[in-house]
Amino acid sequence: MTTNTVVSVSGLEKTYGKANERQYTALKGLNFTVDSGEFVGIMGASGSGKTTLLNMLSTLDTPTKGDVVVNGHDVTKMRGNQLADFRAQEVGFIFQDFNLLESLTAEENIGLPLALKGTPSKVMDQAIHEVAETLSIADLLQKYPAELSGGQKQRVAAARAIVHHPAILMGDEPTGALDSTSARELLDLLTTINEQQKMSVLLVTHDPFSASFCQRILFIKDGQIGSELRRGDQDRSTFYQGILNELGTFNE
Ligand SMILES: Nc1ncnc2c1ncn2[C@@H]1O[C@H](COP(=O)(O)OP(=O)(O)OP(=O)(O)O)[C@@H](O)[C@H]1O
Repeated sequence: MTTNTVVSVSGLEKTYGKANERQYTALKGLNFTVDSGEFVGIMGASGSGKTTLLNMLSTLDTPTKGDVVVNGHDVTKMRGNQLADFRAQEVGFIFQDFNLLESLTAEENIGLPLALKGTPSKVMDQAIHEVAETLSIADLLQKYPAELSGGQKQRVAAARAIVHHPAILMGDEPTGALDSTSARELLDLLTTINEQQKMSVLLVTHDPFSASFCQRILFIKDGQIGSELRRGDQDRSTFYQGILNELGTFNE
């Protein structure tokens, strides 16, 4: 793995079910890398293994076989506290359903990853306010999730995901519950964060519009990387058409 690689996946397999039960192999030997600072999308038909892959990358589940190296850490070899530390420090997540704690304000939600690390409150305040500016939510910090729109909630969740400067931001259909305007705003913000902070982003999505914001897209088919598209110097709408054409070759 070179110093420019933030994620390296090799020979990744995942079989669900115990040996004496009915088994299903969702991932059949995946290989790919993500460069530091890249914005990569993972696409595939429903049931192709996108969430399974993200669960392996984020250590929420363990692979049956293969290696996953994130920012120099072989996550398949980590256990207990090491895993908890890895998740808390190296990865930021955004999910379709926001996963904000309802009893905490936006500010308290955003501060969670720093509080877990025991960050001094002054440093924490500054980091929260900086990220809140980036995500245009500075005026929402004292509100509770129930007082926020879906788009605002997702921007708070994105702030929480990056406040501790993780090595990579991972999203599982983060625009799935948003209206089209909020989805676009979030994707523009993710692009800004990727470009300005050189934050590596891995976005799992079945939505070609979301995927068109990525620099490179990996398509999972039959449990493997079936194909790959690079945006290069295409404008976003040309890339979007390319994605639609590629998806058209899949039997969904
Ligand atoms: N815990 C589990 N036990 C058994 N099979 C599972 C389990 N989780 C997922 N699968 C199977 O593995 C395959 C991949 O599922 P996964 O959720 O990763 O797909 P996906 O690409 O994220 O789908 P979608 O786009 O519909 O969310 C599916 O066939 C699914 O039924």
